[in-house]
Amino acid sequence: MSFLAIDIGNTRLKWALYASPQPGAVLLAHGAVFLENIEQLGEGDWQRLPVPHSVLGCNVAGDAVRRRVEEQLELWDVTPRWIVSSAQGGGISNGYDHPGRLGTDRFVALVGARSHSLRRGPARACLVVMVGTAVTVDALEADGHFIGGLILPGHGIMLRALEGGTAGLRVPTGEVREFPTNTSDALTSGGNYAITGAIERMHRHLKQRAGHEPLTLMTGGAGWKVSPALDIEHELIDSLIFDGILTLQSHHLAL
Ligand SMILES: Nc1ncnc2c1ncn2[C@@H]1O[C@H](COP(=O)(O)OP(=O)(O)O)[C@@H](O)[C@H]1O
Ligand SMILES: CC(C)(COP(=O)(O)O)[C@@H](O)C(=O)NCCC(=O)O
Ligand SMILES: [K+]
Repeated sequence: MSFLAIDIGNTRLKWALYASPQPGAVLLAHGAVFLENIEQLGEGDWQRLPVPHSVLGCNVAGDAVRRRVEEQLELWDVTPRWIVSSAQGGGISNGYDHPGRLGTDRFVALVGARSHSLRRGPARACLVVMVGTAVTVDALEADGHFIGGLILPGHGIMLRALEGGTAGLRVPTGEVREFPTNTSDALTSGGNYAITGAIERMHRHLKQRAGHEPLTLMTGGAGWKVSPALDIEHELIDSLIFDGILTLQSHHLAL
């Protein structure tokens, strides 16, 4: 009963086909396309796949993009379900003022983080970091209650904003340095420390609140860029969103 999980962000659509819809299922195939290339999926990557029995997706790129993806899914006679953030779900409770307004990728990442935390032993607070088009840093208490999080610009948006707003900052990417001595290094280091600084700050908030060291899990296409300069102990889990989607699908089927 193969299962297709779809994660649509504001830069890329990521997909993964599993042998069955539950955590730990065998991964059969996976891929990613930039949003502008969604129309290639039907004749491209997805053409060669075995027909999925069910499809569950999370989408933060708006309804028009969702409709474009649904057109590509017409390749198979399967109706996709789309995750909506809710007050409870997947083992977490959602403390957002309006739970439905929490980005579904954030909601799903929290579900994935919870399942990773519970598999490791006694429940721990989790810091859930997603480094994509935007960066989110979300705090989950040991009992699975989401108490809030940060949204900040991703690296690309920060650099484009600086390029667009100034005369002299259109330069190649540099290195992260402690004391940058050229424009490229100053921009790359500034962007990196804005992101790692926000993560380290939220880590401090959550550690004080929880009274123990949180489990810090990071995911997202730009996670590999941020990880080396992040001073706190953390784990990069590329599949975190898919782990959340698998958990939600298995809970749905258990209803
Ligand atoms: N090979 C890559 N392709 C696309 N984006 C990449 C790649 N490597 C790193 N990135 C960075 O990751 C971001 C896209 O990550 P992703 O998690 O797909 O974002 P989103 O979920 O917002 O679509 C881009 O903004 C870019 O900075
Ligand atoms: C913050 C986000 C844009 C992150 O999206 P991404 O960077 O993954 O494309 C997304 O989670 C979103 O649209 N959130 C809705 C607003 C909120 O979470 O408060
Ligand atoms: K994302």
